[in-house]
Amino acid sequence: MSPLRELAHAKINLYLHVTGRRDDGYHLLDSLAVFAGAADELRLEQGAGRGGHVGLRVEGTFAPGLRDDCADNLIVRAGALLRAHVGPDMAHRLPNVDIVLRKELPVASGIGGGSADAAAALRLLLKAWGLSISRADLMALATRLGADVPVCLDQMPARMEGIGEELTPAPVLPPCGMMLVNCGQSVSTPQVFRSRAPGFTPRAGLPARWSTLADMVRDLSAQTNDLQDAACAICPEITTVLDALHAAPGCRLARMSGSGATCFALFDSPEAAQAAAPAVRHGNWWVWAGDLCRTGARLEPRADSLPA
Ligand SMILES: C[C@@](CO)(OP(=O)(O)O)[C@H](O)COP(=O)(O)OP(=O)(O)OC[C@H]1O[C@@H](n2ccc(N)nc2=O)[C@H](O)[C@@H]1O
Ligand SMILES: Nc1ncnc2c1ncn2[C@@H]1O[C@H](COP(=O)(O)OP(=O)(O)O)[C@@H](O)[C@H]1O
Repeated sequence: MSPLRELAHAKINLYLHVTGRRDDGYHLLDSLAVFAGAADELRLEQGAGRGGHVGLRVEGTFAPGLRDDCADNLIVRAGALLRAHVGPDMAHRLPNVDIVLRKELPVASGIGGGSADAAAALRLLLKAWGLSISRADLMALATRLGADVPVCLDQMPARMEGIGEELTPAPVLPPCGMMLVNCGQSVSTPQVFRSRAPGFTPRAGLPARWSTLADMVRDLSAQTNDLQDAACAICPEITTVLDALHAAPGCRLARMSGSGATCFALFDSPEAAQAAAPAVRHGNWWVWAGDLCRTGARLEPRADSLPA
């Protein structure tokens, strides 16, 4: 990827256990996050003047769900947070930039598209502005943007604990394919957490590696997404999506990701997932099939800058 482009991959929660609740209302999680090939793209263009301001233009399939230059957009918020972090003296020397977001992931859909965009914006701006900040500071900035943003910084399979910010490496994953299906209805994350059934699920036991998809599916089948029933009650079409995925030829496991509504299914290979996709397509459903993202996006120590 060019230094002025970043892909923001969809985050998939292969299981999600709610293990507790903090006093501030946030839930403690144990979740295995992986990244699918499906992605938004952020492209950076040089703006006019200095001050480190980040403009935003949104294009792509799901652009109608978002507004240009919106202060609430997680990309614009990531820029503002980074500007505040470096302080006014440094910020006023930074070139203004425009980010063009090609939005190809459905919005508010349990695959962390907004979080992935925020993490991609942090990576892009650090490179473009030639800034280097410590890993600990970067993680802290990411956590302020959202519980899902830290895991999206590296886009590597990871076990998420705490509220999502405590990351440890995932088991080594076997070759497999994935399908993602979203029925077109956004589901509110806070509403799903609020309406889930009371009680907690213990932390899962995970091996260091899964050599085959059958091994991984056996273990994942013993785990759950504790938000799935609540999301299905709010948006019953999720159940229809899950039924369609279970019935798809070659599907080995189907489950909802995050707080929904997007569901995923695992297949023997990316080709098997792509071959099954036509059987699942229905009305205006968003259907994606392919491989996991296996490259990650960890920041290199060297920083590429925008031309002065
Ligand atoms: C549920 C998960 C699982 O990966 O995924 P998504 O459905 O968002 O993709 C995440 O924890 C979502 O992370 P993110 O979307 O960044 O959440 P935040 O903006 O920090 O929080 C939104 C709201 O969700 C609830 N929340 C979020 C995370 C958490 N560990 N406990 C919570 O209770 C809180 O009500 C919070 O106000
Ligand atoms: N760049 C962005 N892309 C998507 N959603 C965004 C973005 N910036 C802010 N948001 C807001 O963040 C919320 C969560 O979006 P998203 O990360 O797509 O969903 P989820 O957390 O369910 O996976 C949405 O309500 C959306 O309005």
